[in-house]
Amino acid sequence: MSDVPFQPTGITPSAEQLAIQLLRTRLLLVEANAGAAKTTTLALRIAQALQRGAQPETVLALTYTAPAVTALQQRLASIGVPRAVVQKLRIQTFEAFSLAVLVAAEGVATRVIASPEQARPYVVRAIERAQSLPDERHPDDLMADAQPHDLVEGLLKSFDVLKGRMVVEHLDPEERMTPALADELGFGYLTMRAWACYEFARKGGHPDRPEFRFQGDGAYDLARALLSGEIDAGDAALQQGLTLICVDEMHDVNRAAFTVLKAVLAANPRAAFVGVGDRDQVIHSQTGAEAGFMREHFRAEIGTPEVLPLTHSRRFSPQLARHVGALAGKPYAADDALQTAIRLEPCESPRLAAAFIARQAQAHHPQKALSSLRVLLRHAAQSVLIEHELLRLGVPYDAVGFAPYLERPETLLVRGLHASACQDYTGFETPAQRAALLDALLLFSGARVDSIELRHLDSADAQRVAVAEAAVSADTTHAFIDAHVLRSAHPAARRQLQAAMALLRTQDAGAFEASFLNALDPLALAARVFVRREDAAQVADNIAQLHRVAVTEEAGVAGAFRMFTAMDGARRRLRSNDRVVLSSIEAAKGLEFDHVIVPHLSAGEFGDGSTETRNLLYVAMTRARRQLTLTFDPRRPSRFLKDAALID
Ligand SMILES: Nc1ncnc2c1ncn2[C@@H]1O[C@H](COP(=O)(O)OP(=O)(O)OP(=O)(O)O)[C@@H](O)[C@H]1O
Repeated sequence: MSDVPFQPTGITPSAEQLAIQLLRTRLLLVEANAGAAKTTTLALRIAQALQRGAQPETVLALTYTAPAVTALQQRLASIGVPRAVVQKLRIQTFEAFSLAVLVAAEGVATRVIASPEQARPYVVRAIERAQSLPDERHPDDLMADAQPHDLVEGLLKSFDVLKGRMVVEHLDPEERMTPALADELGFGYLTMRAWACYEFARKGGHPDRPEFRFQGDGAYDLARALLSGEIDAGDAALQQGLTLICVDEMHDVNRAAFTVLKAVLAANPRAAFVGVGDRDQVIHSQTGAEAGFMREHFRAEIGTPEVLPLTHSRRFSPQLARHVGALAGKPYAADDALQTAIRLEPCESPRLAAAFIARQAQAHHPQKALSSLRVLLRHAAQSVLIEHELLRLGVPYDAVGFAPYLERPETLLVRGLHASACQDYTGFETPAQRAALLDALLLFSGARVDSIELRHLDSADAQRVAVAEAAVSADTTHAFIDAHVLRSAHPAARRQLQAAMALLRTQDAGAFEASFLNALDPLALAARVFVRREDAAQVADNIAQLHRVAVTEEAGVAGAFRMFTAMDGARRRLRSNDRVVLSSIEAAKGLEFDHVIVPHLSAGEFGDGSTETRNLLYVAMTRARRQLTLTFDPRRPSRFLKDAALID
């Protein structure tokens, strides 16, 4: 049968790409470097299937992250697959796919919770339950130095690994958990017992479907149901009559996702499979991701695939390929015709780096080329000074992967404390602005809305109604803060908030500079709210940056807060289609930009030197097409710069 190759728009496939595009074999794996055209070639393979007559609904493409879904959709459109057809293709994360299969099998959608803060009460209860079970054989091994509240973060991390690697599912069901077995598995006994209690509670004693699902539970629950035979390859929920199954970013696959993939392949024996990935882009190892699912596990559990290469980066120059190759310790070739300028900019302080980045952005402004520039940040707090400089220069921008600093709850908290202390709500003119301010104050104060009239609502809805009522005017907002937020705050939080307000009321610039952070104690405040220490540290860091910006304002405390209001107004007015984007590295996976700036490659600022951090930098550097700019403090450069042979 003749097989006319699909002709993409914009590119001419290389011989390697064409071989992958046209191959009809059942199992195909492509492991290649970042930028070597994996996603594009997957898109070509899908387009070829469509040209051969496959219905779009019979093509399933799975990824691990939402940005990878978007990247594949965009690539399909850019090679000429009509947008309406792209919409019909099933391109989903493993999690979304699994949840859809579970809904079909269970007949009803289970509540999905998204934040560790929502999961916390269940984890605390699980710890308390584990520690008080009457027939416990090893009670001494369940003692912990810390309070349950302080154990939640560590336990949720362990639960992620237990789910992603499916640790307990691979144990003999008859085997009792003991401290020795927990130790052998690499977890504490309390972790394993709390996990059992947490899972028992999550399932709500209900045999068919759990009470809630947290992130990762979709793939985990489906994988478990598949292992236990509750759902099998013959199940209608999996029998989708698929003709082509693809996995992009396959390096992020963990045991749970792999189990789902195996079942989908078994349920669709006539479908072809293509998986693409790059072992150096594993940035989700905390959920059990490992490159082995593209190699030995695949061979052992699915079959021997054909393996085809994509050898050259099609995104950036051979010179950049050499540097990222040195960083990752692997050979890296690139198309000779490509040119990518690499600039290393010494900046002795974050403020200088921020000013440099803003000037770089400003230079793109006249050509309406702001959107070709992306600033990739390791932490959201790094954006504060950069945003500030962009606003000063009137450069429109957006944030992806985190909120712009003026919208973060901790910024609203500080501005709200000032507004309330001075009874001046300038900058909070609309009910929506006042509601956001009240939400931030409620969050950090730990105060709950507890009104008899709202008892019939759940706590989130009750808060929404109460806040909307209070935000009607500045007067009612002020009264609500006084009578409600401060009065019913957590006692320690109340002391901190009142101390900060007393200081702000004096308008004394010296005292504000010297004592505001001590009075507010942002880390303690945030640690009460957020489960992850890293999130709490980010909040504290954001507030410290905000404070730093405020104290350098020459017009005193009132002037600094007027400036924040002016900046907020300026940001709202600076709406433009052409804007520079500040983004987390995670949110840039699979995407590419003409000019990429990665700031703060200084020791202690970019990361801890772990493989995961190195992979993050690898992902960030390999997003660049024509220019990569890295800033660093020349007195303490990150060791990664040396590893990448960018400095001696
Ligand atoms: N045949 C081709 N000719 C020219 N450019 C191409 C060709 N194939 C792909 N490209 C370009 O190469 C770049 C990288 O492609 P792609 O994003 O598919 O790589 P990738 O391997 O998926 O990258 P990553 O692992 O970083 O997500 C894109 O700009 C794409 O348009």
